[in-house]
This record gives sequence, C-alpha cells and structure tokens, in this order.
Amino acid sequence: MTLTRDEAWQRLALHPDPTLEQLFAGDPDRMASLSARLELGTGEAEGAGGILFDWSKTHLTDGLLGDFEALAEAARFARMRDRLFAGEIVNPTENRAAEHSALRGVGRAASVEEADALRHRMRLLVDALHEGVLGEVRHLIHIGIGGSALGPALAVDALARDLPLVDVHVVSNIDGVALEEAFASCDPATTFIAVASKTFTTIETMTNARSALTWLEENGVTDPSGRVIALTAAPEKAVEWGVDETRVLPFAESVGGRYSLWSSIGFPVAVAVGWDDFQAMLDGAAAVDAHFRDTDGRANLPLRAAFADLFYNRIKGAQTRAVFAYDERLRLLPDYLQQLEMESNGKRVTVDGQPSGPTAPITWGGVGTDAQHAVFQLLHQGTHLVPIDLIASVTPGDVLDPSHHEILLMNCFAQGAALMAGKASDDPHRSYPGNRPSATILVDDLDAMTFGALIAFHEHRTFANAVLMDINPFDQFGVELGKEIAKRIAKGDERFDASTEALLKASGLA
Ligand SMILES: O=P(O)(O)OC[C@H]1O[C@H](O)[C@H](O)[C@@H](O)[C@@H]1O
Repeated sequence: MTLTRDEAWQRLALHPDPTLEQLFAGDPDRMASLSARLELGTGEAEGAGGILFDWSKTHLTDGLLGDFEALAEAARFARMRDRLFAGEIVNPTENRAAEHSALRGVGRAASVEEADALRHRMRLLVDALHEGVLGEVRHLIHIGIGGSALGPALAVDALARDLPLVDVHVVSNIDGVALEEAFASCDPATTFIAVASKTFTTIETMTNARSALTWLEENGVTDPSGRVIALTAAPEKAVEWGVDETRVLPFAESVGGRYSLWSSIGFPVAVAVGWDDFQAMLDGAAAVDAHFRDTDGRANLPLRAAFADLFYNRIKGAQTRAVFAYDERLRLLPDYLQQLEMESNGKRVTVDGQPSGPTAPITWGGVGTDAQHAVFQLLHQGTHLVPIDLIASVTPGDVLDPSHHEILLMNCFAQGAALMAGKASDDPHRSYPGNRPSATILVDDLDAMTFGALIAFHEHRTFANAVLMDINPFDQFGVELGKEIAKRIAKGDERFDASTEALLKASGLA
C-alpha cells in the first residue's frame, strides 16, 4: 500500500538514533552498501573515469533508505522526473518547462533538436573567434550576473587554468570596481565583450555592458558594438540594444538562469577551453542525466544525495549544509551551489501554495585545506549540526612534487574521520563529540567531463530535494521585491521608512 507523503515523513521520524560509530560497528559492509561509483564512460567514452560517492559517514541506513524510497513514491518522484525530461510544465507558477538537460542532448526530441541547432551556431562563432576571423581576440570580458555569471566563472576557473585559448574575465557586480579590475588586465584593441543575460534587461548587466562599450570607444576602438556577442533568451532585445544579429547566440526560454551554463551562456567556457572540452562538459552532464532518468530508488545517486540532505534538514533540523572542495579549481563551487540550491529551494510554500516544512538549508562552504584553518573549529566543536560534503580529485591538478596532492587528500579524509570519531577528553575544551556527518565525493580526475557530471549531479539533487519537499524549484519570485524597490527609489517621487530615508540622505541620494 502506498503511503501518503505525511505518513512517509512520520515513518522517517521514528527511526532510532545510532551514532556513526555504532553504525559502522553494526555493519562491516557499510562502506560498500552506502557508497557507489558513477561510471561516466560508456561506448565511445569508455574509460572516461567516474566519481565515487561515499555516504557511509552519514546516518543513512538501509531502513532509512527504504523509507525515503517510500517517500519518493508518495511524492510521485518518478512521474515528476518523467515530466522534467519530457519537457512538460514543471514550473507551474511561470507556466514553463525546465529543459536544461535538452542542452546536453537528453530530453524532449524537439527541444534537443533546437538546442543542437543553436549549439551549432555557437560553435561556428567560437571557431571563428579562435581562427581569427573576427580579428585578433586575446581577451573576453563576460558580463552577466546570477545564473548568467556563476556557472561560467566556475567552469572557466576550474577548466581553463593552463593557458586558456583566450583570457576570460567574468564581471557581475554593478560596483564599477569589478569592471575596472577587468579593464586593467585587458588590452582594448584585442578585447571582445560577451553580454550574458537571459532577459537582456538586468540593470547590472546592461549598465556594465554600456560602460564596457564606452571603455572600448575611449580607447580607440572605432566600432565597439562590433565587439559584442550577446548570449540571451531574448534575441530581439539584444538586436534592439545594438548587437548585430550574427553575433546573437540565443537559448530557449525553458532554460532557467541557474541551469544555463550548458547553453550559449557557456560561450566564455568554450572560448577559454576550446570546443572539444566544452562538448566533453556537456557529455559528462548527459551521462548523469541518463543515470538520473533511468535509475530508481537509492541506486539513483542524485536522489540518494537528496535523501541524506532531507534526513538532516527535515528530520534532524540542520539549518545549513556546507561544501568543502579539496581542490583549488573548485574554489567557486560553493558560490555556484548557493544559487543553485538556495534560489531553487529556498521557498516557504509548496507547489500548491500551502505552507511547507523547512526547505533548502543555507548552503555555505569553502576550499580545503584553507577552511580547516578557519571554520572547521565550529564543525568539530560547535553546537550546530552541519552535514558536510567533501569533494576531491584522485588525480592532482598540479604538476608539482606529489606531496602537495597527497597532503591535500590525506587532510580531506582525515577531516571526515575526525568529525565522525571525535575524541574523548576529561577537559571539555579539548574533547570532540564526534558523530558528525560527512559525505565524500571523489572524482577520478577533474576534467571537463567529470566537471560536467559533478554539476549535473547537483542540479538533479536539487530537483530531487524539491520533488520530495513538494516545492517548485524553478521560479525565484523572492528576488523581485528588492529590485522593484530599487527602481522606486531611483524614480525619486516616493518616501520610504525612516531608516531607508536617512540612509539615502546620508549617501547623497535623496
Ligand atoms: O540572465 P538574467 O536575465 O540577466 O538574470 C540574471 C539573474 O537575475 C535574477 O535576479 C535571478 O535571481 C537569477 O536567477 C538570474 O540568473
């Protein structure tokens, strides 16, 4: 008999509360049963490597997994997932599909075909730029914000460290300091500007784009708009703004901003790493799409990750989750995941508009080992429950003495072990309670393909969390009110609260 959602949650709350040490002591096979490898190489890509996920140092048990599977059934997870991949309306508040997987070749046939055609167009422009058809291009300033910046910034930082084909700068902040920093490292004579905005109306992006054109003009470029490439789901707006149609790279409206790295928003990534690696990134994501679409229950790894997330978030009341990348190349990953997870699932109502239980925890994190010397004190001895993910690559990203990478990895694993085991002491200041959960994600080798897989894993994990919590992960109305008030302030014909008025006055704005 299928349980209702409420019954499934109630059952989950009734489980006993063993410590991690007790769980390991009671089950010698725990590592084998709670970990899994995701192989990315099939067919032509055989040997492409994979990713090991280890949830054995979380409190998940066979029984909990079974009850979470019952919750997934009660939440009609399989049906929602089918609807996602079929390009049906999964974002009812905006009456839209969410077709990011079609950009990777997995999804509704017509959408995949359209994405293929747009990708071909993008490729022609990327190749033209690399071949010098557009003149000498040494620098690309990519201007965008939110989903139009975080993915490109992360991917370029992760994948284009050794001699990028073109030097890419991602600028998001309206604070002119950000743009000036990019200007300082670019030669205007050989700089192109990518204006990335799904809507092509975002004030920060449009203001930065105008200033970039002014900078080109003031520095002797005779046709600054001839240097602009637009990446957008509103191509007509880009043309209206002055971008030549041949340099507008559109993407579908059904691709959400925070899921748009795979569309033309990924243009700077392809420009920096070359087309083959960009395609490999899509292929890695497509392998995860296929896994997520075709695998049921706990064997579905993004779904299993969501089980662990929800266990801590909903059953144990954790208010945050932290991600530590033991890999300098992934230092921007926490920023990226903050938008993906909090903008998707930081909602207070269910799909039907009813009050929900706790939704997305606060995502935070940092890079290992740096974070160990800064925030791990709280993880080991603080009072908050913080489930953490540790992410590392077996193969080093550097070519220095192997001791660098060995120390990096040993520290990563030592932290997971220490958080779990703790250490007793008569001195309360020196005692570690232990029993603190961590999951480890170990990539064979961080390359374009595994990187794409890692990001797609998190996208689907976020979706799975949303389905199990019964919320719509694809809208973001919460970001609108502040924008609206900023506009009303700019208009200048309205009074606000006393505090805001005083601040405006103190800054000379009123
Ligand atoms: O790509 P754009 O239309 O310029 O939007 C940029 C960003 O701004 C919005 O405020 C949303 O919060 C983000 O989801 C979006 O990615």
